[in-house]
Amino acid sequence: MSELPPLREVIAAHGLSASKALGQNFLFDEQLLSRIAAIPGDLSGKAVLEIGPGPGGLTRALLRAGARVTAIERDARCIPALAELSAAFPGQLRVIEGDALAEDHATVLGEPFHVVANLPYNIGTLLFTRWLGGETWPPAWQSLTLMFQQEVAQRIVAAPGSGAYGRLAVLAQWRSAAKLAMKVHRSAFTPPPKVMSAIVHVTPAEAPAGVTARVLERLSEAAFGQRRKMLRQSLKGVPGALEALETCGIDPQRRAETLAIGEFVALARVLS
Ligand SMILES: C[S@@+](CC[C@H](N)C(=O)[O-])C[C@H]1O[C@@H](n2cnc3c(N)ncnc32)[C@H](O)[C@@H]1O
Repeated sequence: MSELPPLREVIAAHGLSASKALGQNFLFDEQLLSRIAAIPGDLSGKAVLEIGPGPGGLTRALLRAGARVTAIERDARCIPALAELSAAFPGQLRVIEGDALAEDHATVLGEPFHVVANLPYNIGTLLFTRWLGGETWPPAWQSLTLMFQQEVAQRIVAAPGSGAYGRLAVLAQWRSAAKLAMKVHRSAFTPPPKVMSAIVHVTPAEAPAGVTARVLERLSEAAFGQRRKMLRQSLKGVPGALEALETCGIDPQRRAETLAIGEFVALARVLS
């Protein structure tokens, strides 16, 4: 198993020149990849969903950690390279050629799973909002370990009062714990992207009672849609929101970015 060829040889052998359209920035440093695979904790025997395995660098690190990996990859050119990996780790890797946005991950996995992915930037935020949204909680996933552009990672873990605090932070933190697990320098990627990257680790927490995701998302959408405005202005279009501010003792002259997650939750509870 440790006799796998270096990743650069895999790329050369299968002609995997990086495609910009598919958001391909590959990682080759196997030490770095092992550190990423260790972020969720012990994965031995656990089910893992990887989106966009590409030539399989992160995939091998996950397999070496003992995970049972289901990998969804859109680029047909990568499938033969991944088949080699599957042969080297019998029974541990299932590769699905397809679009991760078109798959129902819970159904594909059929059991609780951890998500670990060096995501294509163009679909990263969309997948993230799908995993964190919706009324079904706890979700089918047990943790998310995801590479983002550093600026997006900072928005996910942002605290109130910072310019980065907004809808993504509320979505990621109202019933989950989100932390910045690792910064990754742009030079670690081939080709290097323009910006720095960072890995976010998210675990689900207990959902606050009496709050629907739909109402909470509607509130934060309205509040941060006009983030420079006072809440009495930005929440005008949300029926009952101005009364809810009063019920919760929240000054309507405040702005969205000063509201703690708990205050969004309190407002959503009144409106749910
Ligand atoms: C940033 S690269 C990461 C590759 C590899 N995991 C690594 O770390 O070196 C993103 C990968 O996602 C794949 N991809 C892009 N869009 C996808 C989609 N909609 N569904 C599944 N995979 C996709 C790309 O082909 C590429 O292999």
